[in-house]
Amino acid sequence: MRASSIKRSLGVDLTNRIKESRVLLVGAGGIGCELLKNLVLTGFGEVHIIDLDTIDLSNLNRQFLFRHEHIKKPKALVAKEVAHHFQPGAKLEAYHANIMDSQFNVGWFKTFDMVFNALDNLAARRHVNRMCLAAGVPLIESGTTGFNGQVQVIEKGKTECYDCNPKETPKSYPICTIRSTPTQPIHCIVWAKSYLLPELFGVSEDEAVELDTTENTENAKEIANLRKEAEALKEIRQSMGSDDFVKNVFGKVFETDIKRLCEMDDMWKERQAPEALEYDKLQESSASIEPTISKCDQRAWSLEENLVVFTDSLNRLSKRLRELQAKKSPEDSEPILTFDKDDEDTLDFVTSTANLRAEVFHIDLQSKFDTKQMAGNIIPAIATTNAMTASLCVLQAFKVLQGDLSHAKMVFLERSGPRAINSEALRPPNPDCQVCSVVRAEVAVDSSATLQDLVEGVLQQKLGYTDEFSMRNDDDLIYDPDEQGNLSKRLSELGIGNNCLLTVADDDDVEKDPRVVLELEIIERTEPSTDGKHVVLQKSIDIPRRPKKSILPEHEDAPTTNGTGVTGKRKREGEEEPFMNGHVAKRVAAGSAQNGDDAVIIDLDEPSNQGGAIMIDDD
Ligand SMILES: Nc1ncnc2c1ncn2[C@@H]1O[C@H](COP(=O)(O)OP(=O)(O)OP(=O)(O)O)[C@@H](O)[C@H]1O
Ligand SMILES: [Zn+2]
Repeated sequence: MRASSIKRSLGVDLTNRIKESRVLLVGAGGIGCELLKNLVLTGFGEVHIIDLDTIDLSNLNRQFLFRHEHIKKPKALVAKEVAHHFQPGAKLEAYHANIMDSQFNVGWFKTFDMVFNALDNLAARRHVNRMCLAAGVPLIESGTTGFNGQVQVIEKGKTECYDCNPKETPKSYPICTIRSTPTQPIHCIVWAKSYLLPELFGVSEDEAVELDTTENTENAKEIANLRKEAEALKEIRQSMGSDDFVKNVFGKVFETDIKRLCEMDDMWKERQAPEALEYDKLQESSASIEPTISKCDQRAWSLEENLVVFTDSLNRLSKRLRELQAKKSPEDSEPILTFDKDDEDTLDFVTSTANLRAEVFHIDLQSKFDTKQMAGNIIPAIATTNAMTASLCVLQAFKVLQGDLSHAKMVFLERSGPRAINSEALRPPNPDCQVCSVVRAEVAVDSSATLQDLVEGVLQQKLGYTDEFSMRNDDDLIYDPDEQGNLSKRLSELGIGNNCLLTVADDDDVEKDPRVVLELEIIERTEPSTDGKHVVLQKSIDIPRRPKKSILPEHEDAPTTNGTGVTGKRKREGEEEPFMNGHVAKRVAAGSAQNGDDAVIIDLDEPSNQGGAIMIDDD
């Protein structure tokens, strides 16, 4: 769209504000690529892009800024280079880095007018949410899963933050289902990926998050048996590289262990007992099959084909691990191989192993393609959903830039229901939220300040905390009544420097009216304070007590969201969406902007268009 059309559509004021804005885009993946293009073409003056990843072949179908020749190059840098051609006048900065690194501190966030999240994980989303709240910078949060998308405007003290509503934790499976009684393909896949692969090539099962070992049932004996089995597997691991390795692994997991399981009669009263496989017989019947069968990823392989891929992938992985071990210097930690859906060797191993196990337990076998989806927790990413979500982000950004939060929305994109795009009024912050309903204060510290100076001098003497509180630096606990070892350490030794955020949680009993969470921003001072104190509270503050229960009825049925950021549906089927001011949503006719001055221009400042107009450029 031409600059003149944008000006006529958005008005001079908003166009100028857009031009003067300095914004941060976190993530240059599916949504990020679309969003960067939108930001640049809308005329945002300065865009900083950060992404920790490099480009993978599997990104190319939807991350349209990337081409084949960019594979293995940093996403942020390539995105910047390519997007720059769209608008050579725009100032673009790229960082190939993790947004959670300490260099991107509160002070750095404060330099932006607005932040856009285009991330794919909960931890990074939560981190950016917290940094934006601390820096007082508006955040446009977005996420997609399949056909669903969501955009949320977050502004400190005015709207809900990302953490005001609980989030679903990743799915885990009871260990006995995975290890002894699988009934679905996913159980076999998790077993191959999170149990057998790490036992053979990585770290032991205890560290696998997908295995829930807390189950406390009649299966305790079975768990003890499983631990014994794991010991035996460790011995087999020693034979890696020998001719017998594949046969040993197969014999253990598909013959011996299964026969032992079958002997536990009680387990199979209600279920069909598993059937052990026979290595020699299977090997004979698979003799003519080539390992290249692993390239055929759209159909489920036969049992024999699975054996061939199992053998070949075990050999490939053994060779890789042994090469890493040979190269390792004494100070390096033990090399390991971990599952990556884009690593053919690990994917072949997981597909074939899961299928052999599925055969044993009478479960349907899966193609490599389907296994990849399930093992990688992949919900198909749809380019159109990303594109629409990215454009909704920009429409919401306009409202924020105009300081018109009352017209900003929580926007949902969905395929079911009468309309593709639905919106809801933004909600006020949840007063129980441990992330945004916090009190902030700045403390100035000099280079000799210790944790004790902070704990005793400020928290206890100045602010009246008892002993019952804990302090964290990001997720690391640095102080609580049982963790006093750091008291004599200097703050710098604990990695606490300028603009660091420390969270202080009052752990007193509820009857004692604990305070809300206190967030301390560290300000480094070169000169000691005049009264000789190493840690000084910049301004006196009053820390309110934690509300006993939420006073906002809206939060009673708060939706949960998953790690992708897409919230569970809040509204009921067929229900009209009220807008902020209580009016029922009016659909705004989308103007088809044609070439030249005949273009139908939608003026977003027009009250009738406040619902958010979508302009479709046919060119
Ligand atoms: N902590 C982080 N710092 C910077 N960038 C991050 C961080 N966490 C995730 N990202 C980036 O956010 C982007 C999210 O994009 P997207 O959801 O399309 O995922 P993807 O990894 O590109 O695709 P897929 O997971 O579907 O293969 C990715 O490019 C990822 O590298
Ligand atoms: Zn919150």
